[in-house]
Amino acid sequence: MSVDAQPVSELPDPRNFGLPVVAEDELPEELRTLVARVHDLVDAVAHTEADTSELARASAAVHELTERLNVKRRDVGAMLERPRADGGTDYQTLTNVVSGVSNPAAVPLVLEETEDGVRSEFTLNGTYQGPPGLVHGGWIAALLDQALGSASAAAGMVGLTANLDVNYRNPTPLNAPLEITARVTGAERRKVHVSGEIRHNGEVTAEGTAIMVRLVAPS
Ligand SMILES: CCCCCCCCCCCCCC(=O)SCCNC(=O)CCNC(=O)[C@H](O)C(C)(C)COP(=O)(O)OP(=O)(O)OC[C@H]1O[C@@H](n2cnc3c(N)ncnc32)[C@H](O)[C@@H]1OP(=O)(O)O
Repeated sequence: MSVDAQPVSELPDPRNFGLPVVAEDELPEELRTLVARVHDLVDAVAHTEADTSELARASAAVHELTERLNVKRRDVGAMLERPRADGGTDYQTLTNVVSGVSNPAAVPLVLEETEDGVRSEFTLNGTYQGPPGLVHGGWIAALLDQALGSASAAAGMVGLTANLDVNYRNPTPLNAPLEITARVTGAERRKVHVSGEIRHNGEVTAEGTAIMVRLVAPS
């Protein structure tokens, strides 16, 4: 594969795309705790067999809480800015549904940079169920998409997914340790070719390849 695109050393500043930016140290610890508790709440709601009076009380409490939190809302598309170990700056979508630190629906997938790309270990609870006991195939694709996009971004080439191919090799279990890895395999002009896998106990359950098309900052 030809490699004729030069990775840029710095990620583009989201402000140049008109996006609001929140510094990591400005994100309250209380928000992180709330996100983790609501993440557990979703799983509890999905599986509860509590009696009807308990369900009615919980429903009223959640409704009241939603009204209180909606009093002040962040803009859609806010980006989290955090320093990288190499001295650069990393940007992530705050409410990204796979990895956003303020999104209780997120896994959350915390991807670390490796020598050749990105990697994470994670476990999916019953909220992510498709077939009984197994992870939903759409979520598997979403996890791969995120890891593949992050591998491209980690190589200094932030882009949007133009094409994603997923092969489901084995069932991916819920409530079990999983590993995801992804890397750039080539680049030509604005196209970045990436590949990645999800493993359980070392065995590949799903693998994906994608073409990310690099973003061009507005002039
Ligand atoms: C700001 C900082 C952000 C930091 C975030 C970091 C984390 C990121 C993690 C994110 C993770 C989550 C990720 C998500 O969830 S991304 C969300 C899902 N993806 C989208 O919404 C993308 C929608 N599509 C588009 O916007 C446009 O179509 C894009 C931008 C992709 C290209 O339209 P554009 O007009 O700009 O480009 P072009 O037409 O000049 O083409 C350029 C080149 O690309 C080739 N091509 C185009 N389409 C395809 C295709 N389908 N298959 C194969 N190749 C394709 C084309 O042939 C040409 O190649 P060549 O002629 O040079 O050979």
